[in-house]
Amino acid sequence: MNHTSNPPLYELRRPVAGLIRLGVILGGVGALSSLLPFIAIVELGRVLMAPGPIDTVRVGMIAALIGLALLLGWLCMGLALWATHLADHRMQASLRRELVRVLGRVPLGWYSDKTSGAVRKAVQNDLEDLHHLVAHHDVERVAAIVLPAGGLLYLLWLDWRLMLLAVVTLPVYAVAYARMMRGFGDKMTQLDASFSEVSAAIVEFVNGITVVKAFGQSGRAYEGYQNAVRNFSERYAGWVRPLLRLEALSSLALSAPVIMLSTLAGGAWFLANGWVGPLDVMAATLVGMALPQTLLTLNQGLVAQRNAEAAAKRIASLLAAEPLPVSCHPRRPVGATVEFEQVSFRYADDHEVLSNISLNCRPGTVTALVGRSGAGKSTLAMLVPRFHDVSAGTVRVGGVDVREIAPSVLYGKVGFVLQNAQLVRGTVRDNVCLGRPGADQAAVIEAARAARIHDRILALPRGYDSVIGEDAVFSGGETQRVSIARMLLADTPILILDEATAHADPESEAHIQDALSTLALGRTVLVIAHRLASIVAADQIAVIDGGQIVEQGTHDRLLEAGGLYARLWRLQTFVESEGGEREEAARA
Ligand SMILES: Nc1ncnc2c1ncn2[C@@H]1O[C@H](COP(=O)(O)OP(=O)(O)OP(=O)(O)O)[C@@H](O)[C@H]1O
Repeated sequence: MNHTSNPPLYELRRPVAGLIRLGVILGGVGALSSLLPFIAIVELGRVLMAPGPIDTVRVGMIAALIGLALLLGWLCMGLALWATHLADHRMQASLRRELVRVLGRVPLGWYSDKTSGAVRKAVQNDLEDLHHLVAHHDVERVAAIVLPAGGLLYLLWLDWRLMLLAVVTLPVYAVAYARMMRGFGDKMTQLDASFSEVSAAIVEFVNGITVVKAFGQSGRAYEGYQNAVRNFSERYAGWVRPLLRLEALSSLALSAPVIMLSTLAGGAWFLANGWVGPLDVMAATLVGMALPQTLLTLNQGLVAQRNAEAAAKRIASLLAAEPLPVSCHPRRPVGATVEFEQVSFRYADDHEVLSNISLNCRPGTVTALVGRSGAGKSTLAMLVPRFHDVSAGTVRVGGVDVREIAPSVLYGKVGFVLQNAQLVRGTVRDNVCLGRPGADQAAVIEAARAARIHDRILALPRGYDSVIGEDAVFSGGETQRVSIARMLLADTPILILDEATAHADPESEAHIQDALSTLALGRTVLVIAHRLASIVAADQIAVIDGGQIVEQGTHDRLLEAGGLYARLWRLQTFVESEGGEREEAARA
C-alpha cells in the first residue's frame, strides 16, 4: 500500500474511486428521475384543471413520462448500489488480503493483547464501518442532496417566492441546531472520558471480583463503579437538559404538520396577492416535506463518514506495521546448534533488556535459562524463532544467522511450547496436526500418546474429531499436553520450552514433565523454568540476572560455586519443604 500524506480513508478508497464515482453519478441521475414524477403530477394537475376539454394526448404523455421516470429512477438507483457494493466488495477483499499479507510478515513478537485486539476490531468492526460508507452512504447522500436541490430549482423556475416558501422553517432549525452544536467537541471528549471511567470501573470490578469478595471488599469496589456511573449521569444530564428545549424546537421546525401549515399559510397569502396558482403552492409543499429526510440522511452520512475515517486510520496503522526483514539470499542452516554471540536487545525505545550474551547450545543437549522474574529469559529464548531481532550481536541456528534464514525454514527448525499454549478453533486432530498437516492417524495417536493426552482425547464425545471450545474443553495442563503432541508431530530439531508447566497442578505437572522428557530426546532444547527442581538434570544452566549471564554450568557445579543459583535453589527448597511440612501437618 502506498502511504502518502493523503487521509487514510482517501487512500483506502482510491483503488475503487472510479466505481464509487459511477455509483454517485447514477445515484444523482436516479434521484433526479424520481423528482420528475412529482413535477409531472403538478403539471398534470394544471392540464386537468385547465378550462375547456381535457387534453387527453397531453395527459397520456405526462402519464407515460411518470412511468418512464419511475422506471429510470429505479434502474439508476439499483445500478448505483450495484456499483458501490462492487466497489466495497473489491476494497474489502483487497484490504483483507493486504491485512493477511502484512500480518503474516510481522515479527511474532509484534502480537500482543493490544495488537491482537486491534486486528480483531479491524476485521470485525472497522471493515463494516467502511462498508456502510462506501456501499450505502455515498449514494444515499447524493440522492438526499439532489432530490430537494432539483425541487428547489423547479420552484425557482416557477417563482422565486415559492422556493423561499419551501424552506421557510429551515432558519429556525438552523439556529437551534447551531446552538446545540456549540462546544459539542469538548463536551463529547468529556463524556468519552467519563464513559471510559465507567468501563474501567466495570472491568476492575468484574476482573477483581474473586479477590475483592474474598477480602470482603465487594461493597467498596461496587461503590467505585457507582461513583463512576453517577459522575457520568451527572455530566450527561448537565449537558442534555439545556439541549432538550432546543432539540424540541428543531424537531418541531422539521415536523410534517408544521412544514405543511407554514407553506399552506404562506401559500394562501401568495394566492391572495395573485403571485402564484394553487398548484404551485402544492409543489412548494411537496418540496418542503422532502427536506427533513435530506437533513436526516446528511446527518447520518456525517456520522458514517466520521466512523469510517477513524476505522480507516486504525486499518492504515495496522497495514503500516513493519514486516520482519527477510534476506534476499536466504541460507540453509545445517544441524541444530543454537548460538548466541554477544547478543544485546532492547524493546522499542526501552532500556536494554539483554546485554552482551554469549551462549552455545549443542544438538541433543538441554540448556536451562533460570533467574529472577523479569531477568530477560523469555526475551532471550524468543530471539531464536525471531519473535524480535537482536539490537546487536548474532543469533545463529545451524551455523546461520537467523536473519538470513527464510522464516518458513526457521519455523521448520525451531518449535516452541509457551506458558499460555494456544489451541486454534477446529478439531483436536487439526490442532495436533498444525505443524504437519496431513499427518496420518497413527502418527497423530503416537504423538498424543507420547504427550500423555491420548486417553483424555478418547474420553471426549467425538474423540479426535471433537471441536475445541464446543465438545473439547481442556484444562491449562491438558492444553499444554496437546501443544506438546503438536510439537512432537512437527518434529522440529530445536525446541523452546517457556515455563510449560507454569499453570499446572502437581499431577498435571508430572504428566507434562513426562511428555517434555519424551519431546526433548535427541533435540536441542532451551528450557525456561521457575521451578529449579525440574531442570537439575539439564546439560547446562545459564543464570540470567539483569539481562546478563551471571553464572553458567551444571546444577552441581553451580551449587558448589555458591552464587545466585545456589541462593535461588536454597530459597526454593526451603519454601517447598516448609510448604510440604505445613501440608503434612494439615493432613495430620
Ligand atoms: N513486549 C515487551 N515490550 C516491552 N518490554 C517488555 C516486553 N516483554 C518483556 N518486556 C520487559 O523485558 C524485561 C524482561 O522480560 P522477560 O519476559 O524476558 O523476563 P523473564 O525473565 O522471562 O521474566 P518471567 O520469568 O517473569 O517471565 C522485563 O523488564 C519486561 O518488563
